Amino acid sequence: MAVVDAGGEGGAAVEVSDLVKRYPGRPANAVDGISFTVHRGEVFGLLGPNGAGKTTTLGVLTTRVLPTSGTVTVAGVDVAADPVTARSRLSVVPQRSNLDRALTARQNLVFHAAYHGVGRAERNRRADALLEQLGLSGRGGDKVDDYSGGMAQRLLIARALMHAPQVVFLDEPSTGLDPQARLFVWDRVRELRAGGVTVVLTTHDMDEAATLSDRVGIMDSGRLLALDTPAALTRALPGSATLDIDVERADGDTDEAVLAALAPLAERVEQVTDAAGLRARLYLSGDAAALVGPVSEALGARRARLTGVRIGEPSLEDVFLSLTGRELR
Ligand SMILES: Nc1ncnc2c1ncn2[C@@H]1O[C@H](COP(=O)(O)OP(=O)(O)OP(=O)(O)O)[C@@H](O)[C@H]1O
Repeated sequence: MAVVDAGGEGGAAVEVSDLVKRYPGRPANAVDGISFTVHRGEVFGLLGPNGAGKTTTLGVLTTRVLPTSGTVTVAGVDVAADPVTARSRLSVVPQRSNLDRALTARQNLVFHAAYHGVGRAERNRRADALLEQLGLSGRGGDKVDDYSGGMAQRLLIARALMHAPQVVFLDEPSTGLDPQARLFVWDRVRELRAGGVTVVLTTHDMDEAATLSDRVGIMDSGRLLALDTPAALTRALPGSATLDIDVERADGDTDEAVLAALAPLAERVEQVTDAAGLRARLYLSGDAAALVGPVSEALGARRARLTGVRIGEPSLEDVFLSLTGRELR
């Protein structure tokens, strides 16, 4: 059995330094000089549109893709210098199933653990426990060929946990899953985190990134444009919180005059044109709810009534838009 030293304990789970990947014959770098650190025990999301370089980055981090330059350590191991040790400490849940379809679900788990040197009794115990945890007990003897997409995804997660990795990488974990299967996968990711496993996931789904991740790195065209907690990323966005208000104005008053009275309260005020009465959208930085009182007062001073209020929080989609000028998808 391979001797695994304790290197990296207490350090970062993943350390990426000036990573560049250019595929042969391609005019541009797929990954164009990125650096970031993933802390132990956190869920780290790499968010970006198709082609941003997320899968390539994950490929390097998981020893499948050789970097052009730069260094990567996972659980204290340099992945290019010692890929065998790195693979003993990490696991990958790939975008597309690479399960062995000719085998049963349970055999897929047990063979994977055997490859990683887990003893017979222990691998059988883990297979049963993980089939149960992933809601597949009773289906372990089925051929993978008979599995639905959601079940295969769950089995991929079970397989990834068979050798008790320190860091689990999930590439687009819920792409193509129905909403229920997606929530199931999200819960498993939360369980991993609760169990002290570090999780790195890629996604082009801003809900997934915002809901699951402690910190999110936003990628586009091979570069890392921003990295922070979802809350900090959206907070840093000026004028992206919104307060939509419905107003019943006093007889003799005009929409224009009401909007002008509201203008000093926000960074920008727009009339929402498809509304039946007067509806306005106020854009501001920070807490939109705190604006309800001042808006109500300003309207009261004109004998207008506030009849409806909706608060719009900025999303990671807005952050991406402000960074790139494009929609996430
Ligand atoms: N094996 C490869 N050979 C050549 N070019 C590649 C290869 N894999 C990816 N690329 C190119 O590298 C760039 C980044 O692709 P990558 O798959 O890493 O992005 P992504 O953000 O993961 O997108 P997706 O969500 O579609 O997988 C793209 O321009 C892609 O065409």
